[in-house]
Amino acid sequence: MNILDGKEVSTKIKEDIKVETAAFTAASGRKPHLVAILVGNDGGSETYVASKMRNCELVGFESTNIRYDVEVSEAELIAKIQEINKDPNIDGLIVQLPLPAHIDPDKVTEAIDHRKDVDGFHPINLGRMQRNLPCFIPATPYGIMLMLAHYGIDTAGKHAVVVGRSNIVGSPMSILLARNSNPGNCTVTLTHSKTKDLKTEVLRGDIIVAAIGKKNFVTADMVKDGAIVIDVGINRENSTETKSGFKLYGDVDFDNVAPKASWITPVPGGVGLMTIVGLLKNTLEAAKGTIYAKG
Ligand SMILES: Nc1nc2c(c(=O)[nH]1)N[C@@H](CN(C=O)c1ccc(C(=O)N[C@@H](CCC(=O)O)C(=O)O)cc1)CN2
Repeated sequence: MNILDGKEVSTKIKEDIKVETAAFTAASGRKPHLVAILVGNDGGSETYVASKMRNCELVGFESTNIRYDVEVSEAELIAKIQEINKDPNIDGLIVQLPLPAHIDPDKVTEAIDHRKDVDGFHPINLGRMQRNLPCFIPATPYGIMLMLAHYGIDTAGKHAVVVGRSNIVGSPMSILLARNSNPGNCTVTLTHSKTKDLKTEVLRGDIIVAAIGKKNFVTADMVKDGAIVIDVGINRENSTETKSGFKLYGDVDFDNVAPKASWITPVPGGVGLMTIVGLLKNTLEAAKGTIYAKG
């Protein structure tokens, strides 16, 4: 069994981003600028946004975190997004998910100018991704593809089984793995809560992407020998064992699945760290105007 090490790969790619950013800043006289909007005080979201801000600084970006109380109205949030859309000094804009129940995430996503949508969630970016056109790719699937490329994993012709059909991971992941690209060229099965006999489907996977949001959901009896296992889960549970007061679990029962896998991502230290890399790469592209021309 080999580990797909998110720490090692993300560190290496961030070094490359840092060098590219320095060249961009020297040539343009400005830093790429990311704005992250955070609504409420969900513990996980606070951690992820703080990490995004920290990593922006690390690679030489400017970053701004705009915070709203959990009670903020959808209209106020969208008005802020429209203001940022018009600001030429801001290259990328993300709204951290999940949002409180009274705010429609689809309306918020569609309010973001697709040219600043460095999360890659806007329907224009998703549609362009499906057609293999230049676009911002959702950060987590982008990070996973970068990780597969880093380790030179040959995915062509393999059967990939994606567990979970979310807009931000499962659905885009299934498109990227099926695309005529490298990594890609997989035969893909996209499974979800209504899939019949899920275990039989997952057992067919040469590649398994678990993005269902349930602790230890994928067990050893669902995984064939030699499978490549990508765990997108970040399930937090309170714990007295750790200094932080919580413990993270993936969607895969790592201890029992790892001995059967050829490659596997750990949690923490796997896909989560690559999500940040996907976001940084999109933000740099937004600043350079290589996907959508500036102006
Ligand atoms: N607007 C967005 N919201 C959300 C996204 C997203 O891509 N855009 N994805 C997830 C959360 N997420 C990014 O925002 C994210 C998750 C995990 C990590 C990460 O670094 N995980 C570390 C552990 C960190 C910890 O201690 O908790 C790891 O796995 O090693 C980064 C980003 C939902 N919302």
